[in-house]
Amino acid sequence: MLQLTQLRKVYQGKVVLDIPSLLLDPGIFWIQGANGSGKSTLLKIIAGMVPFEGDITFKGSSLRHSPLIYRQHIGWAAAEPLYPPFMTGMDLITLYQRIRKVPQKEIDQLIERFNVGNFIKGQASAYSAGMTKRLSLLLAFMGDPALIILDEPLTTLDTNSFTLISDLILEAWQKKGTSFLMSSHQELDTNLLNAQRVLTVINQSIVL
Ligand SMILES: Nc1ncnc2c1ncn2[C@@H]1O[C@H](COP(=O)(O)OP(=O)(O)OP(=O)(O)O)[C@@H](O)[C@H]1O
Repeated sequence: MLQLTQLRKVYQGKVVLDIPSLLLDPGIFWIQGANGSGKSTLLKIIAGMVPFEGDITFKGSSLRHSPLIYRQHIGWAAAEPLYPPFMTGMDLITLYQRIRKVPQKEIDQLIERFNVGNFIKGQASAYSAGMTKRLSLLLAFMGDPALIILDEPLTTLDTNSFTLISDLILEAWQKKGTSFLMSSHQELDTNLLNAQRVLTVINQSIVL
């Protein structure tokens, strides 16, 4: 499904990641590793957010050679999402809806599941950290991407939302075969823990 080839990332002369080859089948993957080991960097690279050396292919499309097709398959939520303060959540949803051609019914369901209906029409500048987080997770799920990348999906969420996110992830995997790549310093829900596989970032590389 996801293939990394000769992937390297260097920040200011320091090699952060050096992964000769990695092939992942569909599934739910949890990336572990010490602070500063490169988890966020790896997720951002696979999400197509930061430049890198080497190549990544997903379902046969190369991020380097067919970036638009590659990105159509991917949903992404950053650890600390930030949106233009003057935009409303609904503006962002509408933008994603147009780009990803998402049916209105799916949007309505996501707004209800992520429980964002009570604030989504207000400007992003007035959102709390948890509200911004829930919006970012909703956007990552829009359009049924085949791979959803979530960096620290549970930070700033209340404990009720932990279960909600775990349920949504398991449901998407079981019903649609959606794959997930996630990092989390928090304990995941037990059901999700049983379903996931662990990748460890260590010595600039990945151990399965
Ligand atoms: N924009 C940047 N410029 C320079 N160095 C960076 C940048 N982003 C990350 N790094 C460095 O890359 C390394 C990996 O950082 P990264 O954020 O990927 O780690 P992490 O495993 O996600 O850490 P944590 O568990 O603390 O969130 C660190 O040494 C960090 O200082």
